[in-house]
Amino acid sequence: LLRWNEVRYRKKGLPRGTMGWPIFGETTEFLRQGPNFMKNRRGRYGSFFKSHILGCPTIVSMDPELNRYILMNEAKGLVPGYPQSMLDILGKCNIAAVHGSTHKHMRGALLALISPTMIRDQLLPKIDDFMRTHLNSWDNRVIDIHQKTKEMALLSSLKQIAGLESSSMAQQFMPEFFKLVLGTLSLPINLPGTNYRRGLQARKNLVGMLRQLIQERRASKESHHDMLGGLIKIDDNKYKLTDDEIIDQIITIMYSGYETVSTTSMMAIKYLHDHPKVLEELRKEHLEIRGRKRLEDPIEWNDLKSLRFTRAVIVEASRLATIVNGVLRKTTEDMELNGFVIPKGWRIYVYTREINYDPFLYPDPLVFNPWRWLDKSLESQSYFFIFGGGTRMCPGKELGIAEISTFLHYFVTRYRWEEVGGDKLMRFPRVEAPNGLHVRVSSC
Ligand code: HEM
Repeated sequence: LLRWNEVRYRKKGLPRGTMGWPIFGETTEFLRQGPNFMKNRRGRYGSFFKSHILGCPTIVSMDPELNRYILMNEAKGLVPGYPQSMLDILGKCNIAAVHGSTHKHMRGALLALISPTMIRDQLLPKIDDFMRTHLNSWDNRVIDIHQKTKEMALLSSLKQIAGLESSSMAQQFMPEFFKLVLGTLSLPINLPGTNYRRGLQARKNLVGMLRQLIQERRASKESHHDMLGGLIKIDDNKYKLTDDEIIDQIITIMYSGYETVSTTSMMAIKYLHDHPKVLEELRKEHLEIRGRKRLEDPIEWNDLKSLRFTRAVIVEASRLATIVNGVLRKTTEDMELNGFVIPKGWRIYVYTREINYDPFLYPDPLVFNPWRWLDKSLESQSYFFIFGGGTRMCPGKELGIAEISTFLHYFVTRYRWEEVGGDKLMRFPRVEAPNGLHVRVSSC
């Protein structure tokens, strides 16, 4: 079977590599060995090789220059190639499912909602208000930071989207959203009891709730200063969207910021716990801001801009933990890439993990050292892929950093914490704490 599978995919012009078993390919080895799978293959075949993972024939690219080229050249037929389950559950107007002018339109509509001006005037006050309440009454308790940061990411975006964070709708929303997330990472087999079926059902329920909310908003004629208000107030907006597009846009915002923001926040807390000197420096930055304010004064735009060390802590946590291992693309036609011919419809895994540990870019790459980011130019170097690159570069980068910074502000100025211990962290294929990350919290 192994040999038959190799012959089946033996086409002139393809890069070297192995295809594993029919249907399953090399997925099991990939998931079990994690980053070592990639390193072993690179040792054998170079940094551009073929494999069959996650249900598709795939080219893995570990070459930074080539990765940059792929990200910058969507127009040449290198479009997002996310799994079918994700596309089905996130909707056909989801930003990852659209290309060309439709992508430009959806992205424009999104950027109008989360621009720096919007963060300053509308979103930051909501984020601040939310974080204060979310972090209330943690004193003298054992808290599961993994759980809390997940709730934080979702509820904070529900507040920004439609002021829903403490409504009964949020309580109905949350379990459905968690089922949707699980469904997007499942095999697309629509049978009772599968995560895929549950995810589709959860999408249907969420769409129903959002549709009702949009109808109520339209009927009330009241104007709302939140993301949904911005999406509905379209007559004077060049990025006019249909109701279906508005719904998929909202699901996109919640989904894209959920795992990224929650996991980065959790890992920041973990690294701060393990590195007291870094924590001291970070706390100093936040206490300086608090010192100038009354207790009830919110974090404002200028405060956020002054949090240089906090930003460095967040980026360093994303780098060292590698929150995003890479991004997926697929070819829309047979194409030549790096001297090879990649057949139409193959996936390209733009694997960006290794560049995070490059000793030339990051001396002592395995050390948690936020100070390295204080030289701003490191964030604009050509191989900074933590937030993607090219036309799909993360539009939520500054919003995500604003959320995590505000969360850290209230956490480090109000509390001290120590790990209860024994919790395991998984680093691959996703960063997570399977049994939670428990800390004992006491007030400062
Ligand atoms: C701090 C945490 C975050 C990280 C590490 C992160 C990372 C990324 C990465 C690597 C991509 C590129 C995906 C690709 O090329 O296929 C991306 C895209 C995207 N991100 Fe983020 N992200 C973060 C926060 C957010 C937030 C808070 C939002 C909320 C609006 C968001 C919305 C998006 C969207 C909509 C895209 C797709 C853009 C497009 O296809 O044009 N992200 N993000």
